[in-house]
Formats: sequence, C-alpha cells, structure tokens
Amino acid sequence: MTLLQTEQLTKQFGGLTAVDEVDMEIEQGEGVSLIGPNGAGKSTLINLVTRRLEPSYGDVSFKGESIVGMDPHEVVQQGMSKSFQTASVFPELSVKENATIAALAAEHGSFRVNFFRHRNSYPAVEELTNDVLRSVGLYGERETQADSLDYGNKRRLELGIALAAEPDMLLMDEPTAGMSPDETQSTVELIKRVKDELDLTFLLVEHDMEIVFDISDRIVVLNRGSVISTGTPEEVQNDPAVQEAYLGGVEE
Ligand SMILES: Nc1ncnc2c1ncn2[C@@H]1O[C@H](COP(=O)(O)OP(=O)(O)OP(=O)(O)O)[C@@H](O)[C@H]1O
Repeated sequence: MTLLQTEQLTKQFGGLTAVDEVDMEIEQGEGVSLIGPNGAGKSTLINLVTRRLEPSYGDVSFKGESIVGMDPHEVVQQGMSKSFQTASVFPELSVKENATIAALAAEHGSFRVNFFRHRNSYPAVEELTNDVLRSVGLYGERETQADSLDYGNKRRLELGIALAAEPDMLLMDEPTAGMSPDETQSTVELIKRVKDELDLTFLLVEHDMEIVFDISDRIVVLNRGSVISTGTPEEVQNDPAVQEAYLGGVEE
C-alpha cells in the first residue's frame, strides 16, 4: 500500500524553484532516505509533506487522500509524526510523563486513546508508554527528569515521544546531528530495531552516507529541487547521475 505520494509537487520562493515537480511514493513498511547536496530542497520537501509550507502547485497524499489544505496538526492526527524536535519535550517532566502525554495526545489509528472520553483506558496508555520506553532503551530512566538526560538519551526520548503517538509514518530530519560517534551508532541501531519491531515506515533526511546506506531500503536523490535518482542503496551508489551531482569528486 502506498502511504505517501507526491505528484508534481513544487515550491517556488520568488524566482527560485526549491522543489521542482517531485513525484515520490513511499510504501507501507519502507525506510526511505532523502539525500542530495546542500540546497537541493530536502528540508523544503519535508516541510511541504508535513504542511509547514504551502506548495506552489502539485499534490501530497497520505493513505490515498490529499492532505493539501490540512493544518500540520491534522496531518499528525492522520498518522504522520516528525521526530527529533526538541520542542516536543517538556524538560521539567519525567521521561515517563513525557511519553504518557504523547500517548494521550494520539487520536488516530486503531488504538484510539482519548483521555477525556476513555479515562478507564489508562492501563492501556501505561502499557503503550512502557513498551515505547523499552523500545527506545529508556525504561530504566523513566523517573528521570527529561532535563537531566544526557544528549543521546534526550534524542532517544524525542524518538520515543514520536513513537508514542503510534505513527504510521515517521519523518526524521538529521536524527544524529550533533551526536558523538557512539551515540550515532546506537541511534542508528535503535532506528533499525524500532523499524523492524513496529514495521515502521520512515522518511529520513541525512547527510551521513554511511548511515544512509546502512539504514535505508530505498534512497531518493534530489538535486536542485528535482529527483535525479531513486533505488536501493546499491543502485543509487552506482548511478552515474548521482556520482556526478552528489558524490562528484570521490572517484578514486
Ligand atoms: N523560506 C525560504 N525563502 C527563500 N528561499 C528558501 C527558503 N527556504 C529554502 N530556500 C531556498 O530553497 C533551496 C532549497 O533549500 P532547502 O533548505 O530545502 O535545501 P536542503 O536540501 O534541505 O539543504 P541543506 O542540506 O543545506 O539543509 C535553497 O536554495 C534555499 O536557499
């Protein structure tokens, strides 16, 4: 099943076409990375998909329905979450309280938790929260105040908060930015494990090619707003158009 589809999706800023008639499809269960040189249009494309930007023209559909016209929070309710946004963490609350709030806020999909309608479903919320904290390796830290987590664990909590909403699709913009090599490695392992465990569909923007090749089922390459290649990591790596546009100069 196609979860996300863009058709002729275009964003112009004045005379600059940042995203240029992009046709992209992401299937349920796929892990897709979006790569491309600086200024290729990756962030703009993500912002169009999450409805933080209005397209100049073209369409975005999620689960077969156009989401152009929806507010960003409505898109989240449809099952699309974006992780690695520190803004989603309440620093003065505990790890568990943060995850619980995220679980309570989720109002989509088969698992509908609405605190005000189903107060007696609190045990279900607690079970979900505990599962998520175990998945991201924070169960042992559940009583810790979010503020006092180290950097790597803060990022794990951000991922946990996104997962507690039980998203059908997770968007991640440079999840390992600012991390040490060890933290990067454990975050990559975490994303891979969570994807397998939860059959998660993701769209990742990442500059680190080692991570991209390790983590992706499929890669979409943008250059100057256009998709110049799409395929498995191997296909993309061997595509001369990509080598020229993106990996240019690394021939040995
Ligand atoms: N709000 C804006 N107003 C005007 N131009 C913009 C705006 N946002 C992005 N651009 C331009 O659109 C182009 C694409 O930018 P975008 O940030 O999407 O690229 P990117 O691939 O995410 O780059 P990076 O890898 O450096 O983050 C760039 O030329 C950028 O300067």
